[in-house]
Amino acid sequence: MNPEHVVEVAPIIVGAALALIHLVSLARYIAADRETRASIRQAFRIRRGWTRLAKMQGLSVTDRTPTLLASLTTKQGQTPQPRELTPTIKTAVDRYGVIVTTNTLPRVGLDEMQKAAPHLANAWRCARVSVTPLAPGRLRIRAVRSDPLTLPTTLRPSGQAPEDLGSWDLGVDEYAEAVALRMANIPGITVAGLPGYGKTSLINGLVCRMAPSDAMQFAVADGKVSTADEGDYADMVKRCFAFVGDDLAHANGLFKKLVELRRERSSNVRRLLGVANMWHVGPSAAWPLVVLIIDEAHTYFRDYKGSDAATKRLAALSAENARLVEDLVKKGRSVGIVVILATQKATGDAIPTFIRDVCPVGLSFAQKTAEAAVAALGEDIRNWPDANPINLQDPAYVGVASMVSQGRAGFTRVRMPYVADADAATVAANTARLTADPVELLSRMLPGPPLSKDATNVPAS
Ligand SMILES: Nc1ncnc2c1ncn2[C@@H]1O[C@H](COP(=O)(O)OP(=O)(O)OP(=O)(O)O)[C@@H](O)[C@H]1O
Repeated sequence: MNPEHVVEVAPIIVGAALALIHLVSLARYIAADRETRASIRQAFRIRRGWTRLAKMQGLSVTDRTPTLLASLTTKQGQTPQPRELTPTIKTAVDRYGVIVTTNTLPRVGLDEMQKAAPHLANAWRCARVSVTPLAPGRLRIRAVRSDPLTLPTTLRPSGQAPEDLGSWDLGVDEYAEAVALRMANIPGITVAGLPGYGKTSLINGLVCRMAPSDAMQFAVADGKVSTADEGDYADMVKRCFAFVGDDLAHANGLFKKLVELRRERSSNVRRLLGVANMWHVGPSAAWPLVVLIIDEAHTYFRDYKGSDAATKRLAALSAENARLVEDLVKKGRSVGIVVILATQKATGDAIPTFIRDVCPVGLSFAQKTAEAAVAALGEDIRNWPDANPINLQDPAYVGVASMVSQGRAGFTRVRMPYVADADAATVAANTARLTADPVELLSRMLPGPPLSKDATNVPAS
């Protein structure tokens, strides 16, 4: 091919390549859902208007030093023009909006971008824009068109065991970023919120996602019902090695059994797992992560007042229940026992403060008063008014909770996906064969006679 030929065919090749790129983009656009298509159009507008907008927002710098090329090409007697530089951008989309990646410039960095974020949100017609560092010299700008917290989502459990049992997917935050709950080395979680805002759904959803793993075992104490076939956990009960209702003595039996398990695990963890902390090797079928769910937790810790024999008995059981659960929360972490306590108001009368205050993770759905929000999330929530769960009192926020951010200051609001009861029931039924009593599992690993099992209301399979 001679040079003339190259000149002739080059535009055809470039044109064909461009047409192909446009065709692929068009096919992607057609295949996308309605919201993603809106995001694609928005990303196009952002790219097209960026240079102009960046200059108007002061996100540009003037470079007065001529480049080598400018020095060589400028005519004699003339001085090279200074260049106005703006950060370059790349965009990606999802159904919530656009993710812009950009570079920093001298004097245009994270602070400047964060200050400009509300103006970028206005210019891009977005509900929110956040700027976070991505790598040295690189930033990530997240622009969401509508508030992801008010867009209900649904999860259909895959039925597959998650790869990492130390991290539970919760949902998305106000920027539609995925939020995970770090479970490894967490001894206790409190879940609070007004009735009907999603506490039980959240727990059911978590159980559904973890149930396909044989390295997870669940026990439930539900203070709202008397028997396993009533209430919110009736479908999940097949996947629980123990279930108790509102009977304090039954709950006492279950908590005692788990404290005994905690003791046996603590004294044997080094010998059987070769480590002092189970999380160094992770949960397994033989040594599963034991999740104790205590729903309507106030039922079990109520302060009974009265001098008659029946009330005294209940008061003694209640006090002992609190002591036993305190043992699990304070000492269960390293041997793979985690307690989830759900109640409407996480005040000291519902969950004793000596238990509540050692639970490192707190989640709160809508709350009625500032005091209830503080009880659920700690004093610091007063410094973060945007995240305060008293602002979640709206039907649009059913399924939205505020939680202490793990690994950084402040709080994160999370929209949890809804798991339909029928899907939860299917997962429980399909994974029921994986249910095993962790006391028996430990017995099998130990020489000698089996460990004693306290009688609990274990559901019939
Ligand atoms: N993540 C969610 N997304 C959308 N809707 C939800 C979500 N979670 C719960 N809901 C709706 O709210 C209803 C009540 O939820 P749930 O039973 O979990 O509330 P709760 O806080 O446990 O109430 P209670 O304290 O009375 O037990 C559900 O039946 C469902 O219709």
